[in-house]
Amino acid sequence: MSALLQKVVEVAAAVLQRPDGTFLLAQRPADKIWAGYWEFPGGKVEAGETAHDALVRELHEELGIEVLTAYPWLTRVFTYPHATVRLSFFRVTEWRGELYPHEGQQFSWQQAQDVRVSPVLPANAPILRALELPALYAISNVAELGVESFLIKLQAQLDAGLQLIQLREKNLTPERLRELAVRTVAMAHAAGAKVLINGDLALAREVGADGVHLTSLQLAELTERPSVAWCAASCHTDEELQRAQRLGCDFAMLSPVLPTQSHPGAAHLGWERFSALAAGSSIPVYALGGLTRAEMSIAWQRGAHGIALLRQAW
Ligand SMILES: Nc1nc2c([nH]c(=O)n2[C@H]2C[C@H](O)[C@@H](COP(=O)(O)OP(=O)(O)OP(=O)(O)O)O2)c(=O)[nH]1
Repeated sequence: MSALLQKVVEVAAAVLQRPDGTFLLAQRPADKIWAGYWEFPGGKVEAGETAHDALVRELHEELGIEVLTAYPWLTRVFTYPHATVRLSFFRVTEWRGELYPHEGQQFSWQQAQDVRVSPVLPANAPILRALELPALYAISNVAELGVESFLIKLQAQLDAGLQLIQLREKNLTPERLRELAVRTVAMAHAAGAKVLINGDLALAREVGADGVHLTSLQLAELTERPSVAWCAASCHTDEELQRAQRLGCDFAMLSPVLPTQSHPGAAHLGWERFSALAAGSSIPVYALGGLTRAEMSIAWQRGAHGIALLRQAW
């Protein structure tokens, strides 16, 4: 039967995460297809179940644990020779009970940047990459803080664990922007953090940044993903979010979720709409607009990978 005619098998999978960010992979037992491959615990959604129901049941059956907190995360459709699967991934951060391999499977706790077991199921490579992304995406605010004050605050945030920064300064001359980019990248890299440059691929390459953050205009015009390690895009609509996925972006920023200080009366998505858009996304989505760090767990409940902050980041 051709892949197109195959029915889609619904699967729920759990990224069990410990507070230090490590997550559990399990090795598929000998009696299953793709035996020996490493996967996130989970399994097929049965008739009458939601993906969340299936997740709770599978983790009970396979690992003997009770799920306490599961955030909806990425959805990925993948065609194997044996089936087309729609994988609904959840991040499970709290559970009750000791993990026990009820199907005789091997377990291994892994770190996103350094996965040491193989082979991993083919559909899971982008999922492992998505796990490299932190919960907070900080957008520069030199426009309001000035260069020196921004860099002092940047250092303080890097010291406190900031890992991902977007340099977005529309009002600097090219020379001053370049100078700022060089300093920002040097400071970030010394702390093991990544910098994406808004809108300027040439500058990103020139200063050795980790990638580029596409404006929605660039997203509309580009036909190929820029060849950089990390490529993100600003999205405001379902269409833009779809486009970011088709282009091969690594993650998206979806805004404005709530009214913002800069555009108080402007239309915003609201959490309902945000979660409807984020629900089907195969790439991580950061929520932006009118948020503070205190909204992180609301954002997770709504399907965001994390939040992006501008003023509030500093
Ligand atoms: N559990 C899980 N399945 C995955 C992952 N990635 C991935 O492509 N899959 C695919 C492999 C399988 O085709 C399908 C899951 O089916 P399964 O055979 O494990 O489901 P199940 O536990 O309900 O097994 P069974 O009772 O039907 O034998 O999803 C993953 O990370 N975790």
